[in-house]
This record gives sequence, C-alpha cells and structure tokens, in this order.
Amino acid sequence: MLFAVPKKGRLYDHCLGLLNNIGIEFNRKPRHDIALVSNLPIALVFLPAADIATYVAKGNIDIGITGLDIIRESQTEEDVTELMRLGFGKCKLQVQAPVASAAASAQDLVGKRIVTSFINLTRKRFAELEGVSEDEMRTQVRFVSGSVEAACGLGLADGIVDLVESGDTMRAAGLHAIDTILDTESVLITNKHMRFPDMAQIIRQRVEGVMTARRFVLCQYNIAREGLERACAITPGRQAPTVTSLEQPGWVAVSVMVEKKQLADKMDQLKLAGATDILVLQIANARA
Ligand SMILES: Nc1ncnc2c1ncn2[C@@H]1O[C@H](COP(=O)(O)OP(=O)(O)OP(=O)(O)O)[C@@H](O)[C@H]1O
Ligand SMILES: O=P(O)(O)OC[C@H]1O[C@H](OP(=O)(O)OP(=O)(O)O)[C@H](O)[C@@H]1O
Repeated sequence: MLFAVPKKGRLYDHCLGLLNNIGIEFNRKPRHDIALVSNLPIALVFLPAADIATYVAKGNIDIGITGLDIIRESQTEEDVTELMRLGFGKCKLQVQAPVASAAASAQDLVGKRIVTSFINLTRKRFAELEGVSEDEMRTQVRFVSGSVEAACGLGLADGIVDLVESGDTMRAAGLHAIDTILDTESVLITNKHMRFPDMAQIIRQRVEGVMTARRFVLCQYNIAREGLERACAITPGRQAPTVTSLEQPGWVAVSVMVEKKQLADKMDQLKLAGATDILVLQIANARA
C-alpha cells in the first residue's frame, strides 16, 4: 500500500510524530522520497502536500495525509474519501485586505485584483459574491506560489486570499481578515476504489487510538458508595466507569476516561461530590 506524507512544510513534523505514534517504522535515506515500512506492507511516499490529494484521487497513491484546503482547491473531494480529521494543521483560508484600505468586507473587493495560491477557491468565492458564473466574474484572481502576503504592499493586489493561523504573518504585512472562505485541518484520505481496505482500516484504527489518547486522560478516585451515583453522573466515561471495591467497607474506587478539556471542571465537581484521592493518569494509546 502506498501512503503519501507531506515531504516538508507545516504538516511534516506532525505527520512524522503521528507515524511514530501509530508504530510505523521506516528508514528514509537522504534525498529519497520513498521509504519502505519495515513492520507493515506499506511504502511511504514523501510528496508536496499540495499534490497529495490529486495522487490519491487518481488512485496512484492509496492513502495519504494532506490539508482539507488542498482537497477543496484541487477539486478532488468527489474522488477522495475522508477517513478522519487529524486535529493538526488547523487554520483558516481568509480574504485579507490592507488595514489602511477602505475594504471592510469581501464584497468591497469585488471587481478588484486578488492574489492567492488558492485560485479555484478564490474564484468560486468571488463568483458567489458577484452572483455570476466564474466565466462572467469581474474580479481578477492571479496566482502566486508563496509569500502571498507581500502582494498588496508591492502593488500587485488590492486583496489576497491566504491561510491564517496565528495571524502574525497577516498583521506583519499590514493586512486584516475580511472574510473566511474555509476552516481547514489535516485529513487522512483514501480513494473510492481503495485496493487495500483492511490495511486502511488498521491505519484508521491506530490513528483513532492515538487521537483518543491525546484527547482523554484516565481519572481515578475513591468515593463512599452512597456518593457513587452522583460521581458517575459527573464522569460517565466513554462507555461506563470501572468501579472496584476498596478494602475499606462502604467505599469504592472509580476509574474512568475524562476529556482533557473538561478535566479541571470535573475534578472540582468530584471533590464537591465527596470524592477523595483524585488521580489523573496520561493514556499512552487506546483502541475502542
Ligand atoms: N500557518 C499554518 N498553520 C496551520 N496549518 C497550515 C499553515 N500553513 C499551512 N498549513 C497547512 O499545511 C498545508 C501545507 O502548507 P505549507 O505552507 O507547509 O506547504 P509547503 O509544502 O511548504 O508548500 P509551499 O512551499 O507552497 O509553502 C496547507 O495546505 C495547510 O493545510
Ligand atoms: O497566521 P500565521 O501563523 O502567521 O500563518 C500563516 C502563514 O503560514 C503559511 O505560510 P508558510 O509560513 O507556511 O510559508 P509560505 O508563505 O511560503 O507558504 C501561510 O501561507 C501564511 O503565510
């Protein structure tokens, strides 16, 4: 099975970390864009993130990781199957204009000059704003391959469409966002005629396990049996809490998965409900 991974850029480190966490072992020789996995029948193919959706859609690659923005821009959503969102590479594709200009909404840029690396999504958005087909639109959309944020300052554009995460690049260029075209993140994709469905399922389950482990912690606490019902309502767990007896009569120990973002609140509530010795343990991996 051929598995495409971004060869550089924003997604590269995240992808290497993920491959490591799902137990994929490989040795990539310098300047080689293909690496055999030693413990599964998989070859990793390192490609520009921007091309991965096309390779997967056409069936030249079986499974891959890329951004949702790239899937939409390459117009491959009909041919690729999203296996799961991966929670990294999160950012927004936004229309931006110079802070010093009069443009306060994307509508104000209709008929003007827009520069972007996302030609198709930009044309679609401005055709919508103009209420005409893309062939009839007045707005001029020009492609540049990088450093898009420089285009307004250099006089090539009245506005740009580019990705924004922290907003630092945009602010440093004297721009501000006036419209959001897409919220994007990394996605694990395959194609409609996947040649190795069993292997894809294994990869999906492993990734799911890693993501669950990142999202949840294991919370353990002791509670008097009469407080158990209230405590279980606070921490119902994914399926149900594990309850074991303590040597101390009338007391039980509870072990339960809790979402990290709710943890502090849940611990406060458990304390109020009479729980003691509340411990929190990291989960290294998980499988439902
Ligand atoms: N600032 C960002 N924050 C989060 N994710 C981003 C950010 N910039 C890009 N991405 C995601 O990473 C993908 C690849 O972008 P990146 O700029 O790293 O590409 P690249 O392969 O280095 O290409 P290029 O040479 O054109 O910059 C994007 O399509 C998007 O999904
Ligand atoms: O909101 P921020 O956190 O500043 O991130 C946004 C920047 O990140 C991306 O570019 P990248 O740095 O990957 O380089 P590029 O311009 O060469 O694509 C994007 O094109 C923006 O320029």
